[in-house]
Amino acid sequence: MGTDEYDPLFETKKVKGRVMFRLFSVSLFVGICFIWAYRLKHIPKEGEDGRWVWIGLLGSELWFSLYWVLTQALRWNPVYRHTFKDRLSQRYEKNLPGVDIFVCTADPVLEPPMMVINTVLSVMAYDYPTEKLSVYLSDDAGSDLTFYALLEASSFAEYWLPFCKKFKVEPRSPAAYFRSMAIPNAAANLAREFLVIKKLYEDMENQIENAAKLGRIPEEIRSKHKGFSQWDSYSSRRDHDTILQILVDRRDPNAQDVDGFLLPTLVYLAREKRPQHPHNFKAGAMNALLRVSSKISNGKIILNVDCDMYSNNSQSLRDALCFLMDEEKGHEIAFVQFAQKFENITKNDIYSNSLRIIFEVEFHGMDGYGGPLYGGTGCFHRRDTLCGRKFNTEYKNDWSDDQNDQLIIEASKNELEERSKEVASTACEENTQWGKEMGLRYGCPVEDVITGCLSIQSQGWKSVY
Ligand SMILES: O=c1ccn([C@@H]2O[C@H](COP(=O)(O)OP(=O)(O)O[C@H]3O[C@H](CO)[C@@H](O)[C@H](O)[C@H]3O)[C@@H](O)[C@H]2O)c(=O)[nH]1
Ligand SMILES: [Mn+2]
Repeated sequence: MGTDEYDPLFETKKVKGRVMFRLFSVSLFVGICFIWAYRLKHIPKEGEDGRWVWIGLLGSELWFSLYWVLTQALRWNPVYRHTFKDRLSQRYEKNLPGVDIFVCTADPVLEPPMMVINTVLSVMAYDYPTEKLSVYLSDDAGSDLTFYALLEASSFAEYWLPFCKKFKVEPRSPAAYFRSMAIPNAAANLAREFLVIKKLYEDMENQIENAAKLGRIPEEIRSKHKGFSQWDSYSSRRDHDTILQILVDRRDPNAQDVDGFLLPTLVYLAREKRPQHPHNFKAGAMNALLRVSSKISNGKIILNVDCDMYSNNSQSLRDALCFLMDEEKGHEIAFVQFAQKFENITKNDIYSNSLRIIFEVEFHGMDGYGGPLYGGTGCFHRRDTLCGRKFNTEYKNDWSDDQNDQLIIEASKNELEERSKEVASTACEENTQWGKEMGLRYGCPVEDVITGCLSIQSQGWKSVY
């Protein structure tokens, strides 16, 4: 304060060697032009052999060249970003915004509950004030097994979060961490606690897998938690009332980990489904989560993660905030997309299942021109833009509480659950702009691309990679 010097929260660097690449690219283009000229000049006359083969080759070369020219645009101006998380802490540590994290799942067989809760645990353990963090699991299968797994995860989190903090564990998905570590031989206390926490994890895993094998939740477990009573009236995964349970309420002083620190809010949601009502797949689930979370935590920032991906970096939330909270440029940025990394890829990855070119080259290229696409997972949005806020040069970052936050503070947990159930119903979207002007767009299998490109970026918002 008191100085005009502005220390940005992030910097943008142009990739080195761009000039060399452009020269190379132009030289290739000249070569391509020669090929076209040759083809055009030597087209066999009418009646000569091979005339149509020649024309066919010309057509395909023109087509490939067009494709090549388009891909060059994505390589022309790549940029890299660097964040200053220490500055973020210095300026905002006491006033960091609330963050709501949405994990979506849709099938307890194809997406096993153990995988799902590992994703949930990885985001619950972000290096972020837990009183500002809320995690929501949307279960489109409405499976009591997934609910049970989440319930177990909420108990395991009481041990896992302090362990992560104490030993700066990375990655914070327990399964990925245990896979990547043999017994640590560094510090004796780490090795001891590692074994304890690993044992707890394996016990939890056994219990969940046993229930999965059995195909139902044992009665002694069901009777212990009132949440299971919501399945008594359950009819089928495509036809049921909203099932919603706040498993951890961060406003509750008893919601503590074993070291006495608050746990983040944790919510299970299976939105209402009716056969006669289109559920709009993941976009529908995300929109229900947007409404439900506005009644429970109303975080200004939203992270969306697919249940088959975990967060492999506990600092990424702070990285994202460096972009969104930057005083000079932050207000133009609608979302921050992170790269996806894949495990279990074959050795040579001959079909490029790891999407290397997209994430290592092209997204950096798009970032030089106003930002990458919304990739559907690993993306931090402003709640405002996801809910359809139009871009406006006057827009200013405002992280202070609003009227809605006051309503949340004053309500009991039951009241929050009741209010949330209302907005997770199928009826509440009828004759509204949800799926059209608000929330994720409906009617397209790649809801992420159309939401990011056609509705957010086309209005003038930028994004960052
Ligand atoms: O009715 C549904 C169907 C799917 N999902 C969830 O949506 C996510 C993505 O579905 P998936 O089948 O894994 O699709 P992918 O092709 O792997 O996903 C990529 O492509 C999708 C469509 O563009 C994006 O939504 C994803 O984020 C992106 O990772 C998963 O977590 C699912 O559980 C639901 O919640 N409800
Ligand atoms: Mn997937």
